[in-house]
Amino acid sequence: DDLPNVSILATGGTIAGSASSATNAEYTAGKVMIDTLVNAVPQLKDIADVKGEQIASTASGNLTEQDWFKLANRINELLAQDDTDGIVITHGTDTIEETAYFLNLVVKSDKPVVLVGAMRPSTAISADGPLNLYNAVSLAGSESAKGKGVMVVLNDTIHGARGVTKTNTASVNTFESKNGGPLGYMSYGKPSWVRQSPYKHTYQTEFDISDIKALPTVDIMYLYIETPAEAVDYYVKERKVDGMVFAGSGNGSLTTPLQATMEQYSKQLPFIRASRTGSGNTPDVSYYPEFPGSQGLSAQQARILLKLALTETQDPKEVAEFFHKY
Ligand SMILES: NC(=O)C[C@H](N)C(=O)O
Repeated sequence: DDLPNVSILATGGTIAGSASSATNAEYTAGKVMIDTLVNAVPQLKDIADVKGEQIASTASGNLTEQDWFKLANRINELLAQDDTDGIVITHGTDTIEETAYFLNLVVKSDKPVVLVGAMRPSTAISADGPLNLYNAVSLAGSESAKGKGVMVVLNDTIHGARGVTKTNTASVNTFESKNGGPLGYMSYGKPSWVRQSPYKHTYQTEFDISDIKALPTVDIMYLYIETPAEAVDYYVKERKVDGMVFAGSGNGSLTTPLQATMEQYSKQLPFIRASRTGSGNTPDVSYYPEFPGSQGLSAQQARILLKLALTETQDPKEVAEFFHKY
C-alpha cells in the first residue's frame, strides 16, 4: 500500500495509564503496553503502517537523561531509513514539554516527530488518548508536517516544542503555546496550520549528542521573597553545576542579595534568567549585564538549552547567544 510508515516509541504516561474502574480518579501511569494502545484504535490502520516499540513505561517525571539519549538516538536511526516517514512518541504530560524541546534540538531530520499524551487514563470514560493518538499518527505521516520541528499534539491542537507548556493539573485542554500560540489544529487526523516557529530546530541545529554519554549539570532555582542567596553557593560548590537557570520574578528579576552572590561566580559559569510567571519575554537587560535572559523560554526548557549550549562552549557570553537562536 502507499500508506506512510510511522514508528511509535512508547514511554508510558497517563495515555498508558490504568485505573481500577472507568470513573476512578486515581490510576497508575505507564501500565498499558504499546500494542494494546495501538489495538484500541483500529482506525490507525487506515492512515498509516504503524510499528510500536517500548522505550520506557513510567510516569514522565521519572524519565532520565539516559532515556532521552535512548529516544533521540533511536529516532535519528529510524528517520535515517527510507522506510520511516515519521515518529510518534507516547509520553506522560507532566514533562512532555521537556522531552519535546530536547528532541527539537537534537533530532537530525525534517521528517515529522510528534509527542502525544493524554489527561485521562486509557481505562477512563471518554479517555482522550485514542483520538490524540489517531491525530498524532496522522500528523507524523503528513507531508505538510515536514520541517515544522518537534510537535506536541493533544486536544486537537498542534504545538511546537518551543514554548509549549502544561498549564492545568487536570483539564484535557491543559497545553498552551506561550509567546506565539500553536502551530495549528487537528480535525480527525487532518492538520491545518496557522504559524511556523522562527527559531532553529531539528535539521537546522548544531547540537549533536550521538557521541555524548552525559550532559553538563544545570539546575533551576525559583525566586520568591527571601530566596536564600546561599543556595547559589550550594549549587556551585557542592552540586558543582556547570550552569544555572533562575525562575526569576516578573521578566527575570533577581533579589539584590541573590544578584550579589551570583556576581561572585559570573566569570566561572553562566546564569540564565527565566521567569516564574509562565509567559512573556525575559529579555537581556542593561541592569543585569552578566545574566542573560532566556528570551521567553520557561526555566525547564531554558535548562535543556543551557545543557546543550555548554557542550559547545563554556564561555558565558557565547552561551547567551544560543538563547536568541533556539
Ligand atoms: N497526564 C499525564 O500523563 C500525567 C502523568 N503523571 C505523567 O506525566 O506521566
